[in-house]
Amino acid sequence: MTLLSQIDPDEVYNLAAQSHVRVSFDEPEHTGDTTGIGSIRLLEAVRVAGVRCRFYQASSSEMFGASPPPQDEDTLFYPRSPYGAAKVYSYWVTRNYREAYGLFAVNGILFNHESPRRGETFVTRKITRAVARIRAGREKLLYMGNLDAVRDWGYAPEYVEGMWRMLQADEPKDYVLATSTPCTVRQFLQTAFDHAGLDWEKHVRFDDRYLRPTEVDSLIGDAGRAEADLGWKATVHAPELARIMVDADIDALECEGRPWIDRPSLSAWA
Ligand SMILES: C[C@H]1O[C@H](OP(=O)(O)OP(=O)(O)OC[C@H]2O[C@@H](n3cnc4c(=O)[nH]c(N)nc43)[C@H](O)[C@@H]2O)[C@@H](O)[C@@H](O)C1=O
Repeated sequence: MTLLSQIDPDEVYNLAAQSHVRVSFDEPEHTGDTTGIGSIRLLEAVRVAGVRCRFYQASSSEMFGASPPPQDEDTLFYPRSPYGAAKVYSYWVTRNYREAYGLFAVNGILFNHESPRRGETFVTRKITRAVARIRAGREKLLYMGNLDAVRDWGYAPEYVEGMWRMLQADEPKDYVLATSTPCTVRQFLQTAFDHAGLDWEKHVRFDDRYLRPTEVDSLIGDAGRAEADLGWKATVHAPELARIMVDADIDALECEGRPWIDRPSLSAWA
């Protein structure tokens, strides 16, 4: 609260969380504390400090869980993990602070968004990092869980711009951001290995440690409201994303030991 008063921000983006779904089954209480209660701590600090800022809550497609696709802002929440359940709590307290206190508080319900900066234990980065290492002869095998899961993977820089647009709108509203393009984990694997000239079936093995007690089978978003109200539309889809991430991991490996950071670029920014 002291920090909020001193900084007096115009915009607050709550991206803080324990964000790994598999880990949330091993650390459910910690996940509830950070991913759920953490949001009301921040909302309450904004309210009590009397800061006149706009508030963004990082809501997640994991809230839809077992609800069949396509999912949009009106789809029923049916979370399938402690992480998803904690995000549902944060979604509702954000709406509650908007309705109860007139705070400009919005939920961005973001489907999976990835980039070369993605943590190494999330599936896209785990795959593209392994592709670079296998290509360089550093590793031979990659151990994976459920290859049948369907996700709607987009490019994180575009999604961050969408988050910002939500806070520039005239009215506070909740928005889905997604590409609407389905892709299985298997298809992502194949695209990534193909891009490096490798045969994925020679290198991928199954390991049940990567299965989840309950899986989210299929997430495919409909971002029609964001397009209509905010003029936001994803331009990078899963195959291009896989290639961007493989190229970046190859570059990063070649620069190993020296500082390296990817340079996001989008045609819309040119
Ligand atoms: C929108 C949402 O997006 C993310 O959640 P996630 O979709 O669970 O992301 P993930 O990359 O961990 O898994 C994607 C799929 O891939 C399957 N899968 C197979 N084999 C492995 C595997 O070996 N590792 C992992 N991690 N997943 C595997 C796994 O079972 C799942 O079906 C977070 O940012 C979350 O914070 C968020 O909000």
